[in-house]
This record gives sequence, C-alpha cells and structure tokens, in this order.
Amino acid sequence: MEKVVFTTGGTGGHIYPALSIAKKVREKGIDTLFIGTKHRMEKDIVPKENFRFIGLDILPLRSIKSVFKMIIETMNTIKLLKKEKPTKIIAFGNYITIPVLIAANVLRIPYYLQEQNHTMGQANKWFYKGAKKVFVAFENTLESVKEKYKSKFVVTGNPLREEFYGKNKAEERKKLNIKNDEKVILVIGGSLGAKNINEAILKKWKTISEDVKIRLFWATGKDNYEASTYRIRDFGTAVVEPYFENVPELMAASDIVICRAGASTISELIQLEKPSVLIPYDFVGQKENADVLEYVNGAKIFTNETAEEAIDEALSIVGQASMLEFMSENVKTLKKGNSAEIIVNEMGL
Ligand SMILES: CC(=O)N[C@H]1[C@@H](OP(=O)(O)OP(=O)(O)OC[C@H]2O[C@@H](n3ccc(=O)[nH]c3=O)[C@H](O)[C@@H]2O)O[C@H](CO)[C@@H](O)[C@@H]1O
Repeated sequence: MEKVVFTTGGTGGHIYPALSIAKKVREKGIDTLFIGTKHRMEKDIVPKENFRFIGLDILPLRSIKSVFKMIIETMNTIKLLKKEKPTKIIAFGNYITIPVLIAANVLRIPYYLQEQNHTMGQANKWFYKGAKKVFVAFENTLESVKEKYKSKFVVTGNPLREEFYGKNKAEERKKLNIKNDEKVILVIGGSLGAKNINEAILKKWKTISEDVKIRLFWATGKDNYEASTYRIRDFGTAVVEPYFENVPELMAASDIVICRAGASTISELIQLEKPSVLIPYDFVGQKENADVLEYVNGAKIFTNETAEEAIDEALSIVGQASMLEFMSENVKTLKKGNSAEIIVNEMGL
C-alpha cells in the first residue's frame, strides 16, 4: 500500500503546487500526510482542503534558536516517519522541508523534489543528489545542474490548481458581466500582496478610475488592504479585495495582468496565455522567473523603483488589441501539459 508524505509551506507558491498533486494522489485512493510548520499559511490552507497535517515548530535558519529547533524537530520527524511508514516523499523546497528530507535520508525512504522557480532554492540544491527525481517548471533550470545528475530532472511546468485548466475567456467575462469593449486588468501581488505595486496603483488611481472602459480587479494582499485603500473614497466599478480566492476565473477573464513574478503566478499566466507587466520581488530569484516570459516577448519587466511606469505601460498595452494578441501568442509557446498529472505518473503512483 502506497502512502505519500508531502512536505511544504511558507507561501502559497510552495503550498498550492503540493495541494494540486496531493488531490490527484487522493483521487487514486492513496493515503497522504502533509508536514509543514505550525507558524505559517500551510497550517490553515492544508487542513481546509481536508488533508491530514502536522505542523513542526521550526523557523527560518537565521539564529541559534532556529538551528536548535530544527535539530529537535528533525529527531521528532524521524520518529514520526518510522511510525507513519510512508512509501514515498515529495518536498517543495525551502527550510520547511529540511527535517523531512533528513529523515528520508536516514530512513532510506525514496524522495522526490519539486522546484517551482527558474533558479533552484538552497534546500533543493542540498538534497537533489539523493532524490529519485526532481520536477522542475522551466527548461533553463537544468543549466545549473551537473551533467551526471541531469537524468534525474523532468521538466513538467508547475502544478497548478485544477481550476486553471479548461478556462474560457469569453465565458468568464460573461459571468463577471464584462462588456465586449471593456478591458479587464488584474492586479495581484504574490500570496502576501505587494506594497510597491499597491502604491503605484494608488498614484495612478485617477487615470484608472476615470477610464470607463477599464475594469480593475485588484488584490492588495491581506495585510495591506487598509493602508492601500483608505484614501480611495469611490471604488467605482473596480473590485478591490485583500485577496482573491477566484484568481483562475479573474485571470482567465483579464486582458492583462500586473503582478510579481512568483513561480506559480508565472505558470498560471502561461497556462492562461496572458500578457503581463511584471514587477519581480527580486530577493528570491523572481527576476529569473520573469525573464522566462520576457524572453519570448510575452511580458514586460519593471522594478519596484519603476512601478509607476509599469502601470502606465499596462494601461497603454491594454488599449492595443494587436499587441495583446502578439504577447498572448508568444506566452502560449511555453505551455506544458497538466503538470500534476505528469508528476503523479513519474512518481509511479
Ligand atoms: C515573497 C516570496 O518569497 N515569494 C516566493 C513565493 O511566492 P508567492 O507565494 O508569493 O508567489 P507565487 O506566485 O508562487 O504564488 C502565489 C499564488 O497565490 C495566488 N494568489 C495570489 C493573490 C491573490 O489574491 N489570490 C491568489 O490566489 C496566485 O494565483 C498564486 O497561485 O514562493 C514562490 C514559489 O517558490 C516563489 O517563486 C516566490 O518568489
């Protein structure tokens, strides 16, 4: 009997890909267990999807205390996995996966890695040599991998929520009551929002709100809502929320997306063939993710410092039907199949 342990956490970008694979595994009647932290979003998101979840007391490795906690929880994880006896483990990068991956090595349980970003994160770099297979989103990730390990790597794209597949732009616009001549602009940060993007939207609020042809959907991020909106007296037709639960529908309906360049967001843009204006949060390798789209002329990249220009550019592009089509066609060339399905097959489940 197969039993799969998923280890993930931190941000939506690490958790959603795990959930989309786990749902496919569960559909096959295979037992699953999630291991993350008891401090971050996985503790809420994963149980909400009715998966069994264990939260470890670990923190990013930035202090003696956090190293100490990591050691204790690694010992506890070894005990836990001895009891749970998983047949396979899959990890989704970052410090949260370290205890389970050490335990997998100690107990010789076969493990797989999934890397969402163009540039591999540190945890995945440490552990990939012992992995059965490594699933990567983008072709170019292999450039940094030594020749003798390349055969372990499979380019699958990022696993997305099932709702991103089979969406139709016209249908989604109808559901949202968007008229044919209206242009939909979706603004999202990462799963935590993006202050710089919010500030730029605020500065351009007058231009955006006076254009009757623009339908704006703007997620400020859960912690930034008040700060981003308290100066706006009239939202007009704009829909402004801390967080959108229905990004698949909104993105499908949109003409252009203004966003960060987190790996899932980039893969979602690819799946839905969307032109975008990207403002990468560059401490975590997002510029390299953004480059994947810009390289094929599917997106324009700006920085925090030029975020206002980014909004101007988006407003300009959205008025040029041929440009939108050109960018969309280019994005389409990067499309992969249903990544979660491919990964489940590759894991022999
Ligand atoms: C700040 C940070 O550390 N970011 C990293 C984090 O991304 P982070 O989780 O911020 O970003 P991603 O783009 O990977 O994922 C965001 C997810 O949240 C969803 N969403 C967003 C806004 C909203 O209102 N509703 C909603 O559902 C998006 O559709 C997407 O599925 O992990 C990613 C995957 O390793 C990395 O590429 C990012 O660099």
